[in-house]
Amino acid sequence: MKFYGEELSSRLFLGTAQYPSPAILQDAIKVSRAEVITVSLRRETTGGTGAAFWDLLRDLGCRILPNTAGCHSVQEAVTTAQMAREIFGTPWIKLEVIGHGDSLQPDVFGLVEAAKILTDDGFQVFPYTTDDLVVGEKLIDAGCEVLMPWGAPIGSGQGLRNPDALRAMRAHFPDVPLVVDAGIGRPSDAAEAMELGMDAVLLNTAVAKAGDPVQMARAMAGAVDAGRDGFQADPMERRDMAVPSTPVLGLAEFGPEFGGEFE
Ligand SMILES: CC(=O)[C@@H](O)[C@H](O)COP(=O)(O)O
Repeated sequence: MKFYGEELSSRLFLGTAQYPSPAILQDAIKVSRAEVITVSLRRETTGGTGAAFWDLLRDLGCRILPNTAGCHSVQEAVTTAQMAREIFGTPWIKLEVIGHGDSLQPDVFGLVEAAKILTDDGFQVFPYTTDDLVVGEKLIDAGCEVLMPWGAPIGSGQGLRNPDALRAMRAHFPDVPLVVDAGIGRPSDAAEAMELGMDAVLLNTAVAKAGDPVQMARAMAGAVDAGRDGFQADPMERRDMAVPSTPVLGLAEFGPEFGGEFE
């Protein structure tokens, strides 16, 4: 699967925040087989423990996808993206422009505006957006080659709140890489996203806040693989009625001595 021309074999993108310890973060990323990890510039500092954190991430050998988490305006997001490019030396940016404090819902107007500024400036933008077709179109018009619709509010672990909308996005953007970002709580949520035909899943809290983050990272990796396999295997249609799965041919027939009607 290619994202901005970059071939990836893992379809699980992992966040790096809120882990109980740096060692657990490292182990979780290793067992997840994630090739892309996202890092918040706003939440870490570049001096003191921040520098050690960057070193730890670099040692993992993953591709870094810096993000603008915590940015509530276009200017804040653009400035943060520019700083991230300098620090990490990558044109990739996961663009978040938050519009609503409680739900952390994206400000889709600011998002499109910031995406246009950044793509014009040479960035390769991964926009965290709602599952809205029209907004998706505007983001593509702004130069985005990937869309990241939300599954549910960030950190909520609610799973996919609107699978129909994601299905519609898949149908409407058959050739655009779609990554479900945020709200995944359980491996079954990740599998469901992949079964809908999403190209990848980005998650953080579900692993970082699990009782055993390393085991959960492994479970998420397996779920993403299983969901992808399931999608590609072309699942059967759901049916309203039961249909016997055992053939009638070859059933035992009983004569009258056993109460049957055959001799
Ligand atoms: C780390 C990051 O980028 C998150 O903001 C992302 O959106 C994942 O959300 P969850 O923590 O809900 O998985």
